[in-house]
Formats: sequence, structure tokens, C-alpha cells
Amino acid sequence: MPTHPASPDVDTIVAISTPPGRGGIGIVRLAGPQSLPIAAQLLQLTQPLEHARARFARVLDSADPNAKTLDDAIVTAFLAPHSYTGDDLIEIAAHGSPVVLEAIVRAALSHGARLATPGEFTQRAFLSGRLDLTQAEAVHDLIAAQTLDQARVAAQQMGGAMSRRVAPAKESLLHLIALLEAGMDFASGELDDVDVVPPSQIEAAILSVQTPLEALAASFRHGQMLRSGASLALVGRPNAGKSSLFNRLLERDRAIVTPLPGTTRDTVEESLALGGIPLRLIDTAGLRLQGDRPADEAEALGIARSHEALADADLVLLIHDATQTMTEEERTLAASLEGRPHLLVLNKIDLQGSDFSLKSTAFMSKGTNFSSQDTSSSLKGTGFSPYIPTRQSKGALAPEGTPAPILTSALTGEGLEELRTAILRALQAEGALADSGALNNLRQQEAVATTLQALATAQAANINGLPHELMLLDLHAALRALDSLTGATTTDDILGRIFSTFCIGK
Ligand SMILES: Nc1nc2c(c(=O)[nH]1)N(C=O)[C@@H](CNc1ccc(C(=O)N[C@@H](CCC(=O)O)C(=O)O)cc1)CN2
Ligand SMILES: Nc1nc2c(ncn2[C@@H]2O[C@H](COP(=O)(O)OP(=O)(O)OP(=O)(O)O)[C@@H](O)[C@H]2O)c(=O)[nH]1
Ligand SMILES: [Mg+2]
Repeated sequence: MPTHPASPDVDTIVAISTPPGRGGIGIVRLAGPQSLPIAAQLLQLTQPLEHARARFARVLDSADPNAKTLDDAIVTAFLAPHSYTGDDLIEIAAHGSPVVLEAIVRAALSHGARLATPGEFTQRAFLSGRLDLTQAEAVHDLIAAQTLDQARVAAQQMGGAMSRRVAPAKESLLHLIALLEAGMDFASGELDDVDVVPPSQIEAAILSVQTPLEALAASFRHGQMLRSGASLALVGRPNAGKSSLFNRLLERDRAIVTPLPGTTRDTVEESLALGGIPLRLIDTAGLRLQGDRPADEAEALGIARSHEALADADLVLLIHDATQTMTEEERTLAASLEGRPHLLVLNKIDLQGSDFSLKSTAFMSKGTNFSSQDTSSSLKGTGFSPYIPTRQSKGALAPEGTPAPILTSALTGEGLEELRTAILRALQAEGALADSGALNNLRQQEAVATTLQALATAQAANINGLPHELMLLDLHAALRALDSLTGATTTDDILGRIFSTFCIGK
């Protein structure tokens, strides 16, 4: 484990740790071996600093030759190794005035500190072994969290959920490596050509490492969704009720709605949290039918944007007016969405007879197994063919066949709950949100994917009876990849890239 001795050649760093701007209180943080002596020169203490005890102090105006008081502050000292970073750390909580906080930082610089780089406090915590890399990343995620669910997941990760989750797999892998290496030493001695460990035992051992890591790899999608959210585009013919549904989902009248087709001219974007997942909802200009020309250039440009939103969205909601027959174009559009996550929404069901609504409800409640005979007469005239959704076990936003249509009325609100549920299901984000120790960034996902690849190669070598030396190379590669997940074997440039995305002062 890397350690960070409190030696004088380690820089003492300083930064404002509270957000830029004015606030009730603002905190300047100093970390490193010179923190205490530097603080002593900036402050007039009435009582000596003690570990983790808040003390009142006057902040001296260092620029003033008579060193008058600039502010009153509360100062806390954390002595190495019992601090956030692991080295001596001082916090000065002054009034939250940017000029005062900057003066404190400037004074600390003049006494030998240097400005902390983004994330450097957390980087030191990592380098001193107080946090592993997934925990350090979680600190960043927690600060960036936009929903409480995101914060909960980050907090679990910050508490070491990931390391705990991979620990048993790593233990098994180390055990297997030790076993094979011992066997090899043995074999190179007197007992040549003797397979000390039988292939079936190796196969089982590799499998016991693979299984939990595969489950971990599958958790990536969900973690990613919680971190970054998803974008949702509402597309369809003019007047289908896209903007009305958009407003319903947002629960406010954001987009303009009129009875005239071609009302929405440009894409309209709004954020929305659904089931703890941050979503970017995009209303688009209605797609005109062939031969049905856009009214003007603005509308034509708007339609071009609709196509872009359609191409970029993580999930497409194809909105169809249930009172209209589905056109060839819509069918083509629906077909082009195959293989991508999308939902078909039949809107304006309030305009159908009550008969329609009842049958539709029965149709929906049958669950997911529709057969062609089920082609409900309620859908007659809409042009929708029967759907046979298939469940896929894993895979990001995996297409699940053509989804069953969702029947809504933006006017009455009917079907909106079903639509919300269907959106979450399509994003595969239902169920336990705070899946403890889920992978939640590309770096983590790659570490696990590389581990699994190396394990698969090792397994193939085992099955093909290749020498253990070769298998050991793959197993060591797997171990290195697994260790990079928690940062034990992560290169400096990758570390640099990770911490540079943090706030200054964190
Ligand atoms: N004022 C303040 N608030 C803060 C932090 C901080 O550093 N300062 N934190 C972070 O930025 C977070 C809390 N995390 C922290 C984690 C560990 C330690 C720490 O010093 N731990 C020592 C024990 C300290 C003691 O003796 O009481 C240790 O574990 O050895 C401090 C904060 C959020 N709030
Ligand atoms: N009865 C009924 N009317 C609806 C429903 N949804 C929308 N409307 C009406 O249909 C008309 C068009 O609605 P919009 O939401 O503007 O349709 P749009 O798809 O955004 O249309 P464009 O922006 O032109 O592409 C408006 O008069 C709405 O009030 C619904 O579920 N039932
Ligand atoms: Mg509209």
C-alpha cells in the first residue's frame, strides 16, 4: 500500500474548499507537513490547537504591516495520520467572503504552501491508502449527484462497497495463482510432467472468480444510468400530442400546445427525475408525411432537429394519435427503431369510444405475452400489428423485441403512470436502485471486462491442456486488471486524469 510519509519534502497544499461565491461560512484547507506552522503565522490563537478540536482564532491581515485582524474564524487541526488526507491538515472556517478567503490563501502561499490542484486532497487520501480508487471516484460522484438516489449509490461506494464486493473474487484468484505456482515449482523439481492441480479443479476455481465478476459487469448499465441519466425523445407525426405528453411528464406547461399541426418548431429540452434517474426529455417538431410539405423553412429545420434528437436519444417514444390510421411512414419509422430502445405510445385514447378504452385496458393487463391471435379489435384502425416482446437477460438498453404499445391520454392523464413505468423498464432501471457496489464508470467497467477476458483466456488454456506457465500469465493479467479497479495498479496518468475532474479544494 502506498504511504505518504509526513516528510518535509512533501508539499503543503492550500485551497478554498467551499464553493466559489459568497456564503455564510467559507473554509480554507491546508494539508501537508507545514500546515501547522503556516497556520500559526496566519492566525492569532487564544488556545493552542488540539487534534480535531474546534478553536476560535483571529485571522490576521498579513498584507497589513501592523497585522490587524481581518476576520474571526474557527480553526480545526487534524494531525497525521488521522485526517482526511492522512497528513497534517488544518481547516480555517472564516466568513464566506471571497476576498477574505482569497487573502487567507495568499497568506498561506507566502508562507510556503502551494495551491492544491483539483482533487489533490482526495488524491492524497488515495495515495496514503485511506481511500481506494473506487472510493475516491465516489467522492466525486457524491458531489456531482443530482438526485438523492445517485447520492445514496455514491455514498455506498464511498464506504468501500465495491472493494468489499470484489474482495472474495480476488481472494479466490490469488489462491489459484498460489496453487499453480506451488505446483509449478514442484513440477520443475523432481516430479516432472505431474499435474499437481487437476484441470477440473482449475476450471472450477476460475469459474468461481468469473461468476461474481460477471454479475458485477452486468451492474454497469444501471450504475451508469444513475450517474449520467438518459435522454428521451418524443417523436411522431404533427399533432399526435407529443408536446402535451411532454408537459404531462414534466407536470408543468413547458411546451406550447395548440390544435394546429406543426406547433412545435424546435426541439425543447427539460430535465426530469424519474425513479431517481435523471432524464433529459426532448420534445420535437412533428415529422411530416411524405408529400406533406413543411409550412416553411423554420419547420423544415425543426424537423431536421427532430431527426437528430431521434438519432441521439437513449430511448425514443414514438407517439401516435390513436384516432388516426398508422401510415406507411410511421411503420417505417417504427421499424427503423428496432434494435434500439423505444416505446410506442397511442395517445388520445379518450377520443375513442368507451369500448375502446375497456378493451385496451384488458389488452394491456395481459402482461407481456401477446400472440398474433390477441390482435385486439381495439387496435383496429390504428394499424398496429401484434407485439411479441421478448425478455433479454442482459445488455445495455437492449432491444426487447417490439414493445407493447402504451395507451395514454395527455388530456385526462390516463396511462401516464403506465408510461412512466414503461420508461423505467425500458431503461432497465427498475428495482433496487442502490445496488451496492455497482460499477459506475467506464474505467471501472473496463477493468472488470479486461479481468474477465484474461480469465476466459486462462480457462481456454486450461481446457486445451496448455502448460501452467501460460495459464499463469493470463491469471496474473487478470489480477492486475482487477487491482486496477481499486487503484492498486493504476498508472499515474490515469490517476491524474481521474483527479483532475474533481473540484479544487476536494
Ligand atoms: N469540515 C469538513 N467537513 C467535511 C470534510 C472535511 O474534511 N472537513 N470531509 C471531507 O472532505 C467530509 C467528511 N469526511 C471526512 C473523513 C475523514 C476525516 C478525518 O479527518 N478522519 C480522521 C479522524 C478525525 C478525528 O480524529 O476526528 C481519521 O479517520 O483518522 C474528515 C472528514 C465532508 N465534510
Ligand atoms: N382529446 C385529446 N386531445 C389531445 C390529447 N393529446 C393532445 N391533444 C390535443 O391535440 C392537439 C395537438 O397537441 P400537441 O401536444 O400540440 O401535439 P404535438 O404532437 O406536439 O404537435 P406538433 O408540435 O404540431 O408536432 C392539441 O389540441 C391538444 O390539446 C389527448 O390525449 N386527448
Ligand atoms: Mg408539439
